[in-house]
Amino acid sequence: MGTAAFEARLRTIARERYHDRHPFNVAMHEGRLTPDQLRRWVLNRFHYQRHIPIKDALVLAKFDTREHRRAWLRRVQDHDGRVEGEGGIENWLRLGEAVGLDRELLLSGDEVLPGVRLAVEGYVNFCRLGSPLEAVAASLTELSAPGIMLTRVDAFERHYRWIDPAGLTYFRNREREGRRDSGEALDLVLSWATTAADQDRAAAALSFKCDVLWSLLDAVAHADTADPVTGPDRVRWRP
Ligand SMILES: O=C(O)c1cc(C(=O)O)c2c(n1)C(=O)C(=O)c1cc(C(=O)O)[nH]c1-2
Repeated sequence: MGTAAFEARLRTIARERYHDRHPFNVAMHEGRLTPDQLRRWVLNRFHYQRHIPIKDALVLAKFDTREHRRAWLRRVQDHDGRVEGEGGIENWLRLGEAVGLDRELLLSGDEVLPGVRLAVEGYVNFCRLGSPLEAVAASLTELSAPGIMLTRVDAFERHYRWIDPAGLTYFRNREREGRRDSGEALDLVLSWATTAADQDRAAAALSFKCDVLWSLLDAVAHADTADPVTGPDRVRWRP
């Protein structure tokens, strides 16, 4: 497959299988979530966020050139910050506070759903064990992330006015960072995957990552549905 056709294939996966189409995300952006549902999403998504720099440190260690390591190191710094009080994780903790969740609760990891733990562990291990090409290709869901960030800021400001807009800094910053990161990752994948087998592996990695994000939302969406075993007035077991 030529480069242009391969890029189109990747973009189609990142668009058509992206979690912005998940019913829970659609409900969130349409303003249909209760405060408790929104808090549950923030708490569980924090579990994903805090593992991104761990995942990126594992990816970084696979690169054998200074240039690639230097570029990827910036991702770790974007999330962890260069000094205390900065960075994406700190901004996500502030989002938590804006929706009424103590940072101690988020940092404790208590109340993270089992399915979310598995999805996040699956992504980290995929990058830990896979080739550099697969690990970088898996990050290409971010081709669709800038769009979802803009929609989300707009939706939160419109539908969830009880949330302090200052808490949305994470999403505002991520729009720019996601655009840059996905552009860099795409350049690497297009230059590395020149055989049909490598292109297939990259496409499979990206599909897998779409499944990770989708599974995470499945777990969050179904956490408060009636339990088919114990009856409609009982909620499922939660840790
Ligand atoms: O809120 C979202 O919809 C969303 C999606 C994604 C993504 O597409 O993987 C990421 C993020 N946010 C994000 O904030 C982030 O830092 C991030 C890093 C990565 C990655 O795979 O390296 N994806 C994403």
